[in-house]
Amino acid sequence: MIANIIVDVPSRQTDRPFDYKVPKSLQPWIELGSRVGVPFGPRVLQGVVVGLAEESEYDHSKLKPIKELLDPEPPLLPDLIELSKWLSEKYCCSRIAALQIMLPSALKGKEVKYIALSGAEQEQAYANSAWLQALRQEDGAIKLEKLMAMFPEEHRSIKQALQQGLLTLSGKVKDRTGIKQVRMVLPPADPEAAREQLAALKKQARKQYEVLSYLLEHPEPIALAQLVAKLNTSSSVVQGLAGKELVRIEDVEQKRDPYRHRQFEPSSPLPLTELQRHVYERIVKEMERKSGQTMLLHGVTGSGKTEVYLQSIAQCLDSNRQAIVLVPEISLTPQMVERFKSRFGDAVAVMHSRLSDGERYDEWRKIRHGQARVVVGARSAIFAPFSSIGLIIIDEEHESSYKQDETPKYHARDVAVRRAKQHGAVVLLGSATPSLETFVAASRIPKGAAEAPLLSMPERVAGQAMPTVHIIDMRQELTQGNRSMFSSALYEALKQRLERQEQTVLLLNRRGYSTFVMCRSCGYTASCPHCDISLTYHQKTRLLRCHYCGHAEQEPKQCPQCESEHIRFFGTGTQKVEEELAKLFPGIRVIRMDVDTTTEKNAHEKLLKTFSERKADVLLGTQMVAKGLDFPYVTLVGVIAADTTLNLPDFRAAERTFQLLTQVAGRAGRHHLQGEVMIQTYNPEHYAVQAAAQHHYEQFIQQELELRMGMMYPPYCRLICITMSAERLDQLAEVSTRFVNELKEIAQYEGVLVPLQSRMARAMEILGPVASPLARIKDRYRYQCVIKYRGSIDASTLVERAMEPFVAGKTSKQVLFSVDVDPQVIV
Ligand SMILES: Nc1ncnc2c1ncn2[C@@H]1O[C@H](COP(=O)(O)OP(=O)(O)OP(=O)(O)O)[C@@H](O)[C@H]1O
Ligand SMILES: [Zn+2]
Ligand SMILES: [Zn+2]
Repeated sequence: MIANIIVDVPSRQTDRPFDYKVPKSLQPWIELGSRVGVPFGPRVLQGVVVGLAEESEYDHSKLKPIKELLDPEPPLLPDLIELSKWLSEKYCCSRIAALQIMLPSALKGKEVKYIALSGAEQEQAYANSAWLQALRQEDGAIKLEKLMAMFPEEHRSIKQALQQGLLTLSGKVKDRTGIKQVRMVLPPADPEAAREQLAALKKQARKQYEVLSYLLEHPEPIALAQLVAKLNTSSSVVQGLAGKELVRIEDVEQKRDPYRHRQFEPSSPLPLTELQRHVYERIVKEMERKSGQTMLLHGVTGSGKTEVYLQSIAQCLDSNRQAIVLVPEISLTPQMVERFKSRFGDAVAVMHSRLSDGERYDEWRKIRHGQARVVVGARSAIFAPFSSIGLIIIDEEHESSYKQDETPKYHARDVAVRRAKQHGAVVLLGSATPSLETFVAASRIPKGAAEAPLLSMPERVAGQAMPTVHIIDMRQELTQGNRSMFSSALYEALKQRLERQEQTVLLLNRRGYSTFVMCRSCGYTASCPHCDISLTYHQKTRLLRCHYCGHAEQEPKQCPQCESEHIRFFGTGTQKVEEELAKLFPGIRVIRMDVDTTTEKNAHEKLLKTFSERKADVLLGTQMVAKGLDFPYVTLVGVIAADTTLNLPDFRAAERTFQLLTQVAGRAGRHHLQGEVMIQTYNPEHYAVQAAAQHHYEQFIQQELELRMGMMYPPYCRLICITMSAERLDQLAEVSTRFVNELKEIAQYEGVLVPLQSRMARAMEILGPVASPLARIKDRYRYQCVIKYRGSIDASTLVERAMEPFVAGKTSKQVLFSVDVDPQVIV
């Protein structure tokens, strides 16, 4: 038997399957998706089996055998193996990179596996097996590798016993994932008795007194290390108390189910509203057809999309299929997780980046072994090893975080569509503000269907009104002499909320790396004459640049539109806003939520909990506060400056702004209290701001589509961005020019190098090379080439072909290529 194996070498020349012999003893174990160790040159490397065959085209005698099996059960299923091929072709990445993202990181390290007896009765069936005797002698557990070496003839029966559950497999990954013990301090069992000792301690042992009084005040178990740090004391002090039997110290196993300590109130399905029912029925019908269809659920904020998800999932599970739910990382809040856990209990696995490798590995195993049938997770959960998927839900489908910005630069939505086709599953994309691409695609009626796969819920569940939105013209504030970042209207509104003890969400809209130039008097922003996107200010050179076409101009000293000198670079921090709030409203309780305050584990959770308990008046933050939150006492939402995203040098800037404003506005007045929203802006007439204020998605989309058509941007074409980087600028300039010429030649030869404005079905334009907006990173200069194309062109393959001489040739070590297919932002 021959196995085709992708070996873990990060090089393009070796990016293909290699043939290896499968030794007889390993034959029962090797399947598609098995992870193995194979000799490669002088080393033994990890590899993944992507094919099995009887024969090899190569000389049999020269083939090397597989050296070892790394997991007795293949961690990857055949559909994922196939998907990895598609992924590497579509996103121009190596096959091994595509396979690696599908594996939990715990498996990337080398794992030692133990086989153990499970204690099941049926061992009788194997009573005469030598391996059973051996296991009994060795206290019931033997290293897998050792057991296999001991009984080379009995692999089939060992495997069978494993599948029948008579044997279990315990994986112990070195370092990170071993069981964690934590030393805990338990508060006094008899607080009354302890209290009596306090007075005595106060005189004799001041430090013990402090610890004991703290524990009496906070009678919850606490980690010893944490207690010591908190009270600035030492562990011997605590041990002293334990010696007097006033407290107890115990080693407690740290549980790795991150939610095991939480109780989830079971919830039952709500009776659906008429809109919800209609949508639900169409989803169920589509699931029954096993069509692999993608559907869009366009529902305004608070329209009850989540309840539709929950009931559709229940239906999916009833028909014995599994479901994947993707939510953006930052909205994977406890609130969100709770809704799924409450409905489906232990059938839910949760995957997000704040889990440790060990925790994630445990969740992954629950999925792989069928204990979990629903996974709720961030982007990479799309690769959950389920065998029969019925439904894939992507909530807030417009979120750019579904695109991974490292290689492989995949978009979870496109992977979902592909995976759904493999399984005949339904993809349900949900959003109050669908991306243009999705909306346009979902508006088309598929061949043979009667309706477009567009489902809409235009009203809130209980018919609550959408919040009233006021647009505040910050230019007028300036002329009236208000230089504060709060307009008088927002100030008054905030004051009112404080008096009424209602809550406010404040959004400081800050995204992206770059600054832009704006006139504070008239709102003018510098934009490119050729591209209709704003120019990026480069501090070093003091130039304004367009990173799509390379246009550059001098930094302005006065506004070209109104000649004011109040023209400057924009940017305010959350910290500054917080200080200003404290000045304006002494005593105001503010929770600041941004990257600085949420790095610690569970910080996000704690901050939101405090806010939900109404222990704060204002939740101030970046994009994090815009999504998914559902707090009944929030009646005011303020946006400090809508313009920050509006002026990013990105053709999606208007779309992003519209989405963000709509989402954050949706946080106000979701329950019995009416909500109000204040958007401060220097561009009050901008169509994105106007449409968001009127909750008018269609109006926005019509205008935006016209603009995209005019400039030829998605959804009227697709993009690929190729970034080249090198330490030497002259070399970079030379190689990138040769590459672009090569690419043009190939496109010309294929007959697709045609202007997009033409009427041809297939067209492709190649722009650049120009300096990237981030022109130098880590001492490497960066150039880029952007491809725009439409029609049935396999552009990824053309790019691969053009790159080939450069990634294998003599400059391949100096000039590095990075390809981003369907980029979300171009950096
Ligand atoms: N059929 C129903 N009957 C009663 N209440 C419902 C029903 N469906 C949903 N709700 C409630 O309505 C509220 C809003 O629903 P949900 O959070 O699902 O909306 P959403 O569309 O996901 O909103 P967003 O996009 O703003 O996050 C929730 O408190 C939810 O429990
Ligand atoms: Zn001006
Ligand atoms: Zn330009």
